[in-house]
Amino acid sequence: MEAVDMKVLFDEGHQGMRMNYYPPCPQPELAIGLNSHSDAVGLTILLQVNEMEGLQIRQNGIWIPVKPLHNAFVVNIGDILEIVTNSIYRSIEHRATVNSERERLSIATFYSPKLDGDMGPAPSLVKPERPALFKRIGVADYFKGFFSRELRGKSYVDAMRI
Ligand SMILES: O=C(O)CCC(=O)C(=O)O
Ligand SMILES: [Fe+2]
Repeated sequence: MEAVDMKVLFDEGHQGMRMNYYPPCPQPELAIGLNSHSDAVGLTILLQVNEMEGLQIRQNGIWIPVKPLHNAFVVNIGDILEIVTNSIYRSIEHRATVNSERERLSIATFYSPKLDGDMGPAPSLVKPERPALFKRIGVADYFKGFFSRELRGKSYVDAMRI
């Protein structure tokens, strides 16, 4: 893709941060820490603070644990990168489970375009043989829509499809 398409979108971009605390749960099989979702953002950088297992990604319908690595971040592709790359990159569906042994902490940092612009598939990636797969939408409206829905797999990026 043309670098300028990425620059236009992420210059003066928006950074958010979420700290997650999952207390131990006596019946973890009946509970979930964080429902299955993909991050609505461009890119996520995540630290599994106390190196407890719990994060899982979904690949071909199977949940796979992401074992914490000492001093390592997890980098997730979010829905905005899926939209901007016109589905060349796919956002990753993930969830956090709980356990009965020990609390778990994670810190996620989210990188997104500036809120006062709009976004859609990068012009340099839209071609007659590969037309746009997603609508263009204002970034603020996009996030408003995301936060007004329940977290459910990749349902929001699917709602952005043409
Ligand atoms: O706790 C985790 O490892 C995942 C957190 C997460 O997916 C999020 O905050 O979006
Ligand atoms: Fe997430």
